[in-house]
Amino acid sequence: MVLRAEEGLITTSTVRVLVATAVPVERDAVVRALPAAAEEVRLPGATLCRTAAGWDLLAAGVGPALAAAGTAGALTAAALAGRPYDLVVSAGIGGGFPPDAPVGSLVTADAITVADLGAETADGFLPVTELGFGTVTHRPPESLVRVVSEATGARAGTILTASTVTGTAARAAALRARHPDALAEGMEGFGVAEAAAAHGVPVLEIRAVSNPVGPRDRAAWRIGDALTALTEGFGKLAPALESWNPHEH
Ligand SMILES: O=C(O)c1cccc(C(=O)CC[C@H]2O[C@@H](n3cnc4c(=O)[nH]cnc43)[C@H](O)[C@@H]2O)c1
Repeated sequence: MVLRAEEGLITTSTVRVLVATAVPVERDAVVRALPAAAEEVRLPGATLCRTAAGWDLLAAGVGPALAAAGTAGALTAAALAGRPYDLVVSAGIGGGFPPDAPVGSLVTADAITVADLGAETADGFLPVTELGFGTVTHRPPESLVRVVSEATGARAGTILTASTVTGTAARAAALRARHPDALAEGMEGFGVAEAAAAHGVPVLEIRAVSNPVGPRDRAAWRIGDALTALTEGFGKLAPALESWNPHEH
């Protein structure tokens, strides 16, 4: 049944979703796409924006550490309350690797890869896995990536997480050489994914491209266009996710 907020008929989603953004303007761009007003839920270390449909949104801060801390806090609170999430989504604006991910386009991750976790050596960069630790990539469920792409038109590929925004053509080329499937770069996806993985919850990443990855030109970032694309994308994604069965991934 389709229920509309403006008619006062609000459905509760069967899929419990946590959306983690970096900053409040990104969170609000997602909230605008969802079919009902929101309430604030204060948790230790995080404040959630809860929509009537049951999606929770969190502006956790910029960078992978805050993203992981905030997401882990929300996941733990939900689990302790006996209402664990079915899905975590890392969402926001991001840099796009030209020409594959132009400004204003949407990208979703089939791989969420940390670009700069490891060691620099005389022979080049060694990812942390080659040092014998941890992981560098989390993979969203294929079925979900397909749902996102089909519903929103988002292109699927690797989204890199970096603690430092790429600012030169040389760094962009080096990243693309090491990650030929990379479409976009953000600063939070891997942190969100680490927290989701620790709780055994599937993860997605969706970025609306605000700027090309490459030489720094902050004045040219099209943040407004990207936020509009994010709202439009979630407007299509939210109903599509209702047909996804979280117990079949
Ligand atoms: O102007 C700057 O130097 C600057 C440095 C850090 C953060 C910002 C922000 O405005 C927040 C950026 C926010 O958006 C994502 N983002 C957008 N474009 C990129 C990119 O090319 N590479 C990495 N991240 C990007 C990121 O996830 C941040 O949360 C500005």
